[in-house]
Amino acid sequence: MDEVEAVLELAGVSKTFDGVRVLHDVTLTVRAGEILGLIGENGSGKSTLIKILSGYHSPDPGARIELDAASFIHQDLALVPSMTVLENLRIARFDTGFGWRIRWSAERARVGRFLKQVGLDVHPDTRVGDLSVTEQALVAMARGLADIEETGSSHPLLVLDEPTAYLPNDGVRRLFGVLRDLAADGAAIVFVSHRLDEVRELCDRVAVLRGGDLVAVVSDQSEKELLRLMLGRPVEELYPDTPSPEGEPLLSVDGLSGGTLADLSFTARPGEIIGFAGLPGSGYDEVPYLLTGARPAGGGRVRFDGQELAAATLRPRSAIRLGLALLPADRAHTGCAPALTVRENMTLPTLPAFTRFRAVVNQRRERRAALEQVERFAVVPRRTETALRYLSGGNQQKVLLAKWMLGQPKVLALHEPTQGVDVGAKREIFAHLSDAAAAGAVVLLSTVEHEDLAHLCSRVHVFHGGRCRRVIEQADLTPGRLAEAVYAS
Ligand SMILES: Nc1ncnc2c1ncn2[C@@H]1O[C@H](COP(=O)(O)OP(=O)(O)OP(=O)(O)O)[C@@H](O)[C@H]1O
Repeated sequence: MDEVEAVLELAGVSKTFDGVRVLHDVTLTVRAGEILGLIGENGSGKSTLIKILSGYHSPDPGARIELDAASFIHQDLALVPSMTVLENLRIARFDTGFGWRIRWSAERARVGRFLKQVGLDVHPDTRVGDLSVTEQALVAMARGLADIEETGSSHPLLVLDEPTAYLPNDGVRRLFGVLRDLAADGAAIVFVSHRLDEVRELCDRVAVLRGGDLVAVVSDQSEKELLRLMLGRPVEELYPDTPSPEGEPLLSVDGLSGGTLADLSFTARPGEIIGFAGLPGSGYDEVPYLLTGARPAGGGRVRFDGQELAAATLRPRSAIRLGLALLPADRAHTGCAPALTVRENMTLPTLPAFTRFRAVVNQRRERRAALEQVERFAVVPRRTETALRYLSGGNQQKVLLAKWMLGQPKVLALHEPTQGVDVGAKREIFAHLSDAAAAGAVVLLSTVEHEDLAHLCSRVHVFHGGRCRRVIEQADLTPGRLAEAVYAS
């Protein structure tokens, strides 16, 4: 292995933010042709390390970083949906000929070459927004290759930060195929993911970060062993016991429509955790938003806690007042206020509970409540006055869930609540959902994580083409059956 060229060499890489060291003396080599997995709990320093590689952060003095050319593909892909594939790939560097005219035919041929390399058979003039999520991920890969070609490097580094988060199974397979081909051609690949099964399947070696230390670089380890290395302790059971729902329905939904969803009816009793599954765009992912007024419903009625109303009249503010809380998937844009502190984010919907004389916020009480939630949800760092944007993705998610729990919602509607969340935090989030259900709330869970649905839900509604086509009851719920129902045409 030693004779293979090192594409990335790190030695003594540390990073300190405001006196807190979040990376300690990381030393690591990645070679041409190698796919290296990078794993670690939320807040362990993965993003910070990658941001140092991309030049976004400078490391603490004394670090050595040797890297020729690199391209970075982030989870949100950073594509412009309204622009064509060609424009996305060649943005800001069109090949110009005589008189600065863009040579469109040369551009198309060039872009076509990169698309072929990632196995994507679409016309360069197709709008990116019209492509499937898998195709968009492959366009992002093609753009990475185009960027690298500009540098002329024969052994580039490609860094992928949770690229499979939004991909269906066949998309993951296609992406992995492309990555393997690229590695065979001499690229080095760093693959950051919370999905240990995928990391094990794809990667030659796995680097494990824990609390800013690179604690191990291993190959051929079981998922359990990788988890133990990540957490620094043996793994506990991921899924809590879920309560048995009782009593009359707390929530009845009749003919709910809106967005891609048509005519959904169901009832939920207090303590019930109900799942919604399907492929992107099948309607399963509309439910949390329509029921909390975050997206306007086109029709349908909702009976909730003794009141009946037209779904179309629901607005976020009235939903919060009624006790309907939404945890959206896109937390960066819709779920939080990144510039506000952890405390401010946490008490935003419940602020009136901390005010005296309808105006003055009792700051001591507010701080105490926020701190209690930070402790309860094991948010890292255990501080309430840090701006939310400085927390790692998984810890931001814990803060947002803690925010809604503070108001003791009667219905908790969640879309991909464990997106980007590590196994330890996942366990905590599930335990909190189970506690909320045990306290009598209804939990509605829209997610692509079939394993989670199978373990947590009393029933899962499966969607195709905007409609609920099947309801699988707890006794028949397995991840395999769910996947079959979701992918069956
Ligand atoms: N700009 C910043 N200022 C202050 N602290 C920061 C900043 N960026 C990151 N941190 C802190 O550095 C630590 C490591 O965060 P990082 O985002 O690298 O973790 P991560 O492993 O990528 O987590 P996740 O899996 O949740 O994305 C965290 O405690 C985070 O709060």
